[in-house]
Amino acid sequence: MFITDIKYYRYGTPLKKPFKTSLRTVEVIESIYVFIETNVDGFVGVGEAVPTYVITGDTKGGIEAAIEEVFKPLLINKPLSKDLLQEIHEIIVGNTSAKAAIDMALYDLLAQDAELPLYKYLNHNPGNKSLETCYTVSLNEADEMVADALRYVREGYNHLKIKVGKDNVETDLNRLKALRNALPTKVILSADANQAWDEESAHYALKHFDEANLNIESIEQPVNRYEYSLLGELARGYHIPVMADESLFSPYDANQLIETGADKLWNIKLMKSGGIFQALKIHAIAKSHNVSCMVGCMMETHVSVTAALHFSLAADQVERVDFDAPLMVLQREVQGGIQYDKAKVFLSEGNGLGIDRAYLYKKVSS
Ligand SMILES: C[C@H](N)C(=O)N[C@@H](CCC(=O)O)C(=O)O
Ligand SMILES: [Mg+2]
Repeated sequence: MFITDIKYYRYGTPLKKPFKTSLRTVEVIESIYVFIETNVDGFVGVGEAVPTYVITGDTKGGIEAAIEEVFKPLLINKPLSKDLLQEIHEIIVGNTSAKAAIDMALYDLLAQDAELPLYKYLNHNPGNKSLETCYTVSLNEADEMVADALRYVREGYNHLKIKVGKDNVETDLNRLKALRNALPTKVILSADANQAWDEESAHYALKHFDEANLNIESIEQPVNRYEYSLLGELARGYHIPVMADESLFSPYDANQLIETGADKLWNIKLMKSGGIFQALKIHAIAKSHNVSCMVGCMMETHVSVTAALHFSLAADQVERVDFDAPLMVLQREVQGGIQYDKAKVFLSEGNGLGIDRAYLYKKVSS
């Protein structure tokens, strides 16, 4: 089987309510859906990239340029093979979102060709893992965050990830206290600062989160991405477990985190790693150092989050997922792939990603 073309289009999916972090506000998920076509009738691989430029540096134009200028010349007329998964990383640095879309479309084709769902193609003995997603509470005034959190709990989510880091730490502390007081004790609360704090604020936050007995299960990425040793110091210095997110793009980053002691919890995302092939390498490092992994997402829709779920089911160090972005859309456009039963996530039947490719594809082929 040969690759004959790569096509793509932009698609905006509006959200039910704006998603707000310390870094940005999102009202519409801006996807680029990617299709790798082959010479075999009906054999198309699908992928998705999103332009989270404040985290990955990737823009819509940049993603499209990487496809046009680098991945098309590399892939068109080549036979489908696993070797291509490595080649897409060697040919260009960065551009992890475009790489992720190409990587998942290649995996979609490889697994379809093997007549297996992708997670079984990745791991022939995947076990029987049952995963629940957390749901993120956007960064707003305390009363709005409490109202949102109560609604998510009523809807069946047992773990809420609270965005923090926009104002001073005292304001975050008050928001977390209001949430803890309003919610049933069984609800797990974690926090995500998205790199907001400097060294002093991070120490202050972790000390006071510890002392306030808020039972915060973990704090994600308190400081800047490149502050590896500070992240390790925070991870070793407080009771509240620290999770690395923006500091973890690559296997190189994973080794840095091991060296500095930020080695308890990692958030792996395909848009950061550049897809499943590199995520598996990060996972292998996590496994050899017994790091517990979450797989998360950017503001992505069901295509790329389906790929992330296949990876999560195949990778035994993955114990939790943050796959809430597709739940936030006003209307689901993508059929097949990831399914939700309240917080529970599972896959539809089907080989490869299991996405209804025909529905998405008709927009590009018409
Ligand atoms: C959507 C998910 N719950 C989440 O919070 N993801 C990121 C930020 C996503 C984005 O800005 O697109 C995270 O920091 O974990
Ligand atoms: Mg995060």
